[in-house]
Amino acid sequence: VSAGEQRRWTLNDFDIGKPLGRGKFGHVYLAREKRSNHIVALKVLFKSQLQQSQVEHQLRREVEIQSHLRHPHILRLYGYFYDQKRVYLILEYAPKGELYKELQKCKHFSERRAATYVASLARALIYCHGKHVIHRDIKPENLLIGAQGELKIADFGWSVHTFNRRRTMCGTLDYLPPEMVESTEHDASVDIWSLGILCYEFLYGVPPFEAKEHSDTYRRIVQVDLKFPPKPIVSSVAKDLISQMLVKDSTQRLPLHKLLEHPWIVQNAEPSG
Ligand SMILES: O=C(O)Cn1ncc2ncnc(NCCc3cnc(NC(=O)Nc4cccc(Cl)c4)s3)c21
Repeated sequence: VSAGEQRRWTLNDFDIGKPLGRGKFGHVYLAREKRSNHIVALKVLFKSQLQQSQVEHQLRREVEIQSHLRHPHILRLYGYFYDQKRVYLILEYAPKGELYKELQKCKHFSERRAATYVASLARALIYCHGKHVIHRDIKPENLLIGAQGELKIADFGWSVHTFNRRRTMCGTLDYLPPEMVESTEHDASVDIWSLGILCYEFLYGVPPFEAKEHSDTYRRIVQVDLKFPPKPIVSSVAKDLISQMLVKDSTQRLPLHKLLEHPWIVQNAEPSG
């Protein structure tokens, strides 16, 4: 399924296997491209639902953006095709599935595992930002695990090439930085904020500004009401990194290349990342 084959795919090119998961817009199946025997994940989206939610432009932007991204920690989108009723995304298969299920299972990750994940995500985001792509939706649900246990950022459905795009609020608010909650201008530093939220959730098992009501979560985000619970025990160097990322003023957040030199990352992340 090499990128070179910008050919017209059809469903007949694939043997469809077991369902891998179901999302809001459709299901994901294991599939094998018949000619190459290449294993892929096939996401099936219903045109009716895409139209209903007015996200067709987002999907087109995702396909366009993803066609230029090649990175070991970014899930490949090889191509797409459609029929009367559905759009199909041909995706790299991540054999170890969804990270959030892993996080639910082990409650929270060790500092070494969390730092390894954060370092690989930082490298993937440095790559994206270098191409003027901001992901804008970094959260456990959009992270998959490859065959060697490595992290893959998936679902660029919310990513953009340029900055200050409007977006409707959907899904969890926990990961939105203040400037997006207050819907002012925003730039690549939104991904630094979300990576800080993610780092906190890897270590504590819950995002830092979680609250029962949306209004409370909003308030805690814009006030950066950051608290570190006594349990589980987390090193102060880890808390230092999180505190340097969850900064209201987006220009003052720790730049991603500085994150890779932070003592917590240097002391805990696996070199391979
Ligand atoms: O995650 C699972 O449920 C199960 N799973 N398990 C293993 C595995 N291996 C690969 N992929 C999986 N899932 C698909 C991940 C995606 C990647 N890219 C996407 N893009 C997208 O959905 N775009 C999109 C949709 C609807 C509207 C718009 Cl605007 C944009 S989804 C896998």
